[in-house]
Amino acid sequence: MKNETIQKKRVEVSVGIIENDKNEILVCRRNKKGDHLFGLLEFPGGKVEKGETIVDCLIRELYEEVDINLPSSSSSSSSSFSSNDDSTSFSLIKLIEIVEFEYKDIICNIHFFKVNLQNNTTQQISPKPKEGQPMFWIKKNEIDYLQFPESNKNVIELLNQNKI
Ligand SMILES: Nc1nc2c([nH]c(=O)n2[C@H]2C[C@H](O)[C@@H](COP(=O)(O)OP(=O)(O)OP(=O)(O)O)O2)c(=O)[nH]1
Repeated sequence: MKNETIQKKRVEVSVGIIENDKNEILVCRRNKKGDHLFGLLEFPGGKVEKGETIVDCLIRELYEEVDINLPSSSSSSSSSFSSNDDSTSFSLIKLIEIVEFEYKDIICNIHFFKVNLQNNTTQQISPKPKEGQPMFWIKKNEIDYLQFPESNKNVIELLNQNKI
């Protein structure tokens, strides 16, 4: 008998760990029907689209989901940004870590970025949920009481220890 292995689809994902000037972190609840992670909390973000860099994706997703409009200068500098770099030339955004995580149907390569709104002096940024999702600001030292996908475990620990 032929030994068939079903190749899981691989997706690149960018997410933003957004911190405000009260040292709180923005989290949303996944509420789309049929979602494999329905009900869990997450950091805003999503899948990289064709032709996009991971930073372009982060900027697009943050705008689409929580109305964060990061300056487009980050987008142009992102063309040379590779997933091995540990920072961008854009001071508000920093790549923290990349986690490969295998779900039932897909393998996600998740790029966790820290987005420090408290470093932002150029404009007022006030996130709002744009997709009807519940959205909360959570104290860093309370974040590990909440339920996130397993793939977020390490960054949650880093946040909880105030290391990022
Ligand atoms: N946004 C986000 N996704 C996460 C986190 N942790 C984690 O494992 N993921 C996974 C869940 C999903 O399989 C994948 C992101 O996909 P998504 O469904 O949010 O992407 P999307 O916004 O492009 O949505 P869609 O168009 O496919 O519905 O990454 C997280 O903290 N935030």
